[in-house]
Amino acid sequence: MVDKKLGGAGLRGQVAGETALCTVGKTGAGLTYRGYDITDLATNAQFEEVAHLLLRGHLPTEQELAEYKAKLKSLREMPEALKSVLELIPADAHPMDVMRTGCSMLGNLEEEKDFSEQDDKIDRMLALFPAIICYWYRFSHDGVRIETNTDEDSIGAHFLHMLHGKKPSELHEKVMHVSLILYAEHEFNASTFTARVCASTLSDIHSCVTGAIGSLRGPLHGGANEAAMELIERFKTADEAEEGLMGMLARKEKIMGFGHAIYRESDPRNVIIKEWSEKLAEEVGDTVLYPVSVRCEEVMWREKKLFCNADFFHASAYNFMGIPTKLFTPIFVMSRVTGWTAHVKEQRANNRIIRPSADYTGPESAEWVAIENR
Ligand SMILES: CC(=O)SCCNC(=O)CCNC(=O)[C@H](O)C(C)(C)COP(=O)(O)OP(=O)(O)OC[C@H]1O[C@@H](n2cnc3c(N)ncnc32)[C@H](O)[C@@H]1OP(=O)(O)O
Ligand SMILES: O=C([O-])CC(=O)C(=O)O
Repeated sequence: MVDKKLGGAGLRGQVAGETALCTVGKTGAGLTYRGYDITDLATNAQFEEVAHLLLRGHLPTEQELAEYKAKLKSLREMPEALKSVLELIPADAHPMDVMRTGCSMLGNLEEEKDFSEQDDKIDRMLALFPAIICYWYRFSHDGVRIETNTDEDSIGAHFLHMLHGKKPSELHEKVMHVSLILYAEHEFNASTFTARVCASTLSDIHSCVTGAIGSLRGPLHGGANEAAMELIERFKTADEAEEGLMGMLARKEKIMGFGHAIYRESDPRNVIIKEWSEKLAEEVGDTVLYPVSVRCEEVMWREKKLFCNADFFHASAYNFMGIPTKLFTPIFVMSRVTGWTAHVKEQRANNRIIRPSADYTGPESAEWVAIENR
């Protein structure tokens, strides 16, 4: 793993542009947003402060933060036409398809007609995405039309309140801040690159984000937190997990929530969310999921030198907060929309259409054959 060559496949190791937003693995295992270390941000900041940092370029003052949060809070009302569309989506739909459709429909209803509107459109998405997933989920699963205007002060608490129909505890609100901060931004990952490619054609902001949601959906990217949950809930004890994992490795199966395209030895987000998962395990009196997750981490490192990425301990942490597995990746969307749109703004500010070349591997020349002779 450690000595892996960064060859051409997957554009690995190739610089595809510039950014002032984020460094990934620049100082070994480090991660920074606009120069601030992820550990400092996750320890001290609210998610809205980090959103402000990414989207407005600096950490807000107390007054700026209060104004920003008040603005986001004022944008939580969902258009009736969007509610109607969400009500048409069946309960067995993939929640990332719900997010994709919700974002796209919002673009139909509140189109970005000029780039001067970009900040308002971004704030609206940030404010409304938690409601899009919760409105659909509660309607399709419980037959309830929820109120999307809770009095919660933060995006994370607003999400939990809509999902569970009650105010979350302080601990759960704090974990949501941490989780949304950890997921907010990650340089030129697949979904962000999707957004930048779309932005480079001078397309609208909803198209950029809709495309990014599609890229994040895959199990090799954002979908891994759900796949990790499906893995750990198969086991009743840590020993059972070890045996199961050894079998999977022998069969050369991929273990979701492990490995990374850029980090080589660890993902700095893992140690942070792991700590919160442990606290939540204590809170709910868990004696299975957390020890199973820890054993998976030990076995993967011992056998393959593969480490947990940001997704692995998110699975147990979300589960302990009563969040259904199918909503894990939409939470990633609620957070990463900040990173995606900050990149779109950056791309627009210094744009050239992204259009790489390919090495041709097809036939040199082919002779035309009339259809009746083929
Ligand atoms: C928030 C995020 O998006 S983080 C990523 C979430 N995704 C996952 O957790 C999915 C599981 N992990 C993976 O599929 C990969 O590690 C990726 C997609 C994250 C990175 O892919 P790559 O950069 O191609 O991985 P890398 O080159 O380091 O892989 C080296 C070898 O380790 C193997 N490997 C990497 N990750 C894993 C894993 N999770 N389980 C088993 N083997 C693995 C690869 O198969 C590869 O072996 P090979 O060369 O014989 O095919
Ligand atoms: O950087 C990547 O390739 C994937 C990742 O961890 C992220 O997007 O958070």
